[in-house]
Amino acid sequence: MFSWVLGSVSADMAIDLGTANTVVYVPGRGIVLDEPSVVAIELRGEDRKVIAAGHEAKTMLGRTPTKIETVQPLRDGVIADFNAAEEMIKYFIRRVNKRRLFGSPRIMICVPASATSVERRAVHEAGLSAGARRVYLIEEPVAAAIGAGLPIKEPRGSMIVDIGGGTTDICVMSMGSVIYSKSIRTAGNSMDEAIVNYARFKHHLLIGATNAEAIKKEAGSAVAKANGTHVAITIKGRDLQRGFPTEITLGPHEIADALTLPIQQIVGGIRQALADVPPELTADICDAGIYLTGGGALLDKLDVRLQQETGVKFKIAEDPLRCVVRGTGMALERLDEMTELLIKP
Ligand SMILES: Nc1ncnc2c1ncn2[C@@H]1O[C@H](COP(=O)(O)OP(=O)(O)OP(=O)(O)O)[C@@H](O)[C@H]1O
Repeated sequence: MFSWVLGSVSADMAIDLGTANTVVYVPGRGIVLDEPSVVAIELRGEDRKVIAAGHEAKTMLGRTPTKIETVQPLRDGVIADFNAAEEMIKYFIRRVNKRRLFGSPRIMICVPASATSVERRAVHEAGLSAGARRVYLIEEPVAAAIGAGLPIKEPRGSMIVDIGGGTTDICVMSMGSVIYSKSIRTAGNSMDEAIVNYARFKHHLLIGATNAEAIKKEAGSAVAKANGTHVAITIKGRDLQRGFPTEITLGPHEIADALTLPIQQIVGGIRQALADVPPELTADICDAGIYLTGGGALLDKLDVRLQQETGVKFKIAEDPLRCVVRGTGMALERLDEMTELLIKP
């Protein structure tokens, strides 16, 4: 009876509310949901009804009739459409708690280091309106450092670079405190845009962002290799001069060329961080290396390129896409020890 009651009570959860993906972790159960941050809303006169979220809604992007809107509620890691974000969180909470009969969960949500107090409050409010009893906030790079297992409580500097969809968060921690934290609004989505722009200006070809993302994952690289190990890729789109569908083949170096600008911006952010922290911590970071997390860390040879540009060793954390949610979940599980690392809405 007791376990039935417990099983019926709404589960607490940690949410990585990302620009590209939302991942939910439930203490004791692990990651229970990992879906694109997209929601499809049907407009019925004054009423709005969520008809799909996550993968199902992502397949509808750009393909819906006028009465259905597909919305990506987050931009650059922060809420851009409050109502859609609230609906999406509510939908995901319901899905995770579908067999729970009562109670409302406590939730821990992470936000980019650069989020303003207004943006943090929007996330806090969205969590409460979605049905949470209590909402805690943690900075994304702090969660990433916890999730990557960095020795953040020790008296030595640890540096983490979390490259998500909308933001790259850079953070240095020592003795359980954040010494430096900054986020730049250049990350995976900027890489997709760079590929769209490259196709448009070099080849007069119009392609969509979803297509560009697939090209980046399949053939993208941060280093243009001389030995030709990268393959050419054929991409389809609309010829901007003649107006009809066509396809072109991008050579092995072209995607690396296209990605130069966003990668340089990320390099700039890392150099700035290395220049701004006290020299003792810089020495620790050089010894231990800089940890990469987030989906952007999966770009082929990004660690190599960053090492070439900064002279510091880079290490890709295990399962980089899920470090943030794992760390957010660990913070929720050890709330008493973590209160100093939480941020106010
Ligand atoms: N194999 C891959 N190569 C390159 N990029 C990848 C790969 N896999 C995923 N990505 C990119 O990672 C990004 C998503 O990463 P992640 O889920 O960590 O971000 P997010 O949490 O949604 O975003 P943010 O933290 O900015 O809110 C997307 O831009 C995606 O294209």
